[in-house]
Amino acid sequence: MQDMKDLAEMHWKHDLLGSIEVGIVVVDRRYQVQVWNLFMENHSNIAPSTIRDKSLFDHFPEIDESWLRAKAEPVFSLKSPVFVIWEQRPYLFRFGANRPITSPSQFMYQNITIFPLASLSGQVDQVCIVVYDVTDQAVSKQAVDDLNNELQRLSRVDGLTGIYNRRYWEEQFEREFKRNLRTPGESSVIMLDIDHFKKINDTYGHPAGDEVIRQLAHLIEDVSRETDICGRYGGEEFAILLPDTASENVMVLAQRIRTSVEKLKIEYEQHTISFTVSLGIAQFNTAFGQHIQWLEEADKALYQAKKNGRNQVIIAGS
Ligand SMILES: Nc1nc2c(ncn2[C@@H]2O[C@H](COP(=O)(O)OP(=O)(O)OP(=O)(O)O)[C@@H](O)[C@H]2O)c(=O)[nH]1
Repeated sequence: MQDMKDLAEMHWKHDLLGSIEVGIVVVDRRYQVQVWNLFMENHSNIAPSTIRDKSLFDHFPEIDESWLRAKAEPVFSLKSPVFVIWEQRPYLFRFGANRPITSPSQFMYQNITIFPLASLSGQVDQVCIVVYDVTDQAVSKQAVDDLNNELQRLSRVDGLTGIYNRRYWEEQFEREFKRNLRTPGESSVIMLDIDHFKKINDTYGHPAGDEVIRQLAHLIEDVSRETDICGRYGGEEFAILLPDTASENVMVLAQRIRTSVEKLKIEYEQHTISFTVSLGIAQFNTAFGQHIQWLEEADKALYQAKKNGRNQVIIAGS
């Protein structure tokens, strides 16, 4: 009678293991598989009879053995479960995504729980690894993250040129100003303005003027270093922040920009447009009370360059 009851219980436990939509794997201390449910069979194409009493690591070389041991050993010794979410490690078993056509993911993201299976004496010689398919959750979280990153990027850049907009550039500038106040360095700033830009608009039209601004932005970015922070400050005005660069070295960059612009020929419809720029440089000074004073110095130098006849570079205070 008891035998019949045991048999019935085994039967429904088997059905239960087969029907739940999570992976159930029981391994012993040598990581040899004792239980392998239908979920695991379906996703791995490995039958329970094939993998039973075989090492998990032999069948799944992609599993980082030392990592899994570090996670599972405390489950054996401390008898308390551990959880690993997909953000820590995307998967334990590299299974294909359930819906490879509609899912943008190539593989199944998994959350993992490892819990102890104690014997009647309380000893833990086996642990159960539960594998949850969280691909949908991971994919939608990543889509939200991607969208947020894109929104953040868009909020920082100027729509016409793709370089930093004034607001974001000024934020960086203020931060650099404060950094220089703490540890006085040799950072500099360049203000740059297109000469007689109104004439370009008037002669070739506003869209041609836009193309000039766009190409100038690319030129500035190409010529400057990666650590320099370039921004569109106003209509035809640009600002370049050069951390840890003394004004003599900034002069080299400013002249390079000026001469490159001078040589630039922009083909727009049937026109070839040439133009020049004026630049003002100001080096950081501890006497500046606010970041805006630093910028005003560069602006004054730019004004001087315009006044002196344009197409030139002036260093503030020189
Ligand atoms: N195409 C275009 N024009 C712009 C944009 N923003 C500002 N402008 C124009 O830029 C011109 C700036 O002219 P001004 O400030 O007189 O300066 P300028 O003609 O460059 O003369 P100087 O700076 O003294 O050499 C104005 O005609 C603005 O309409 C823009 O995004 N696109």
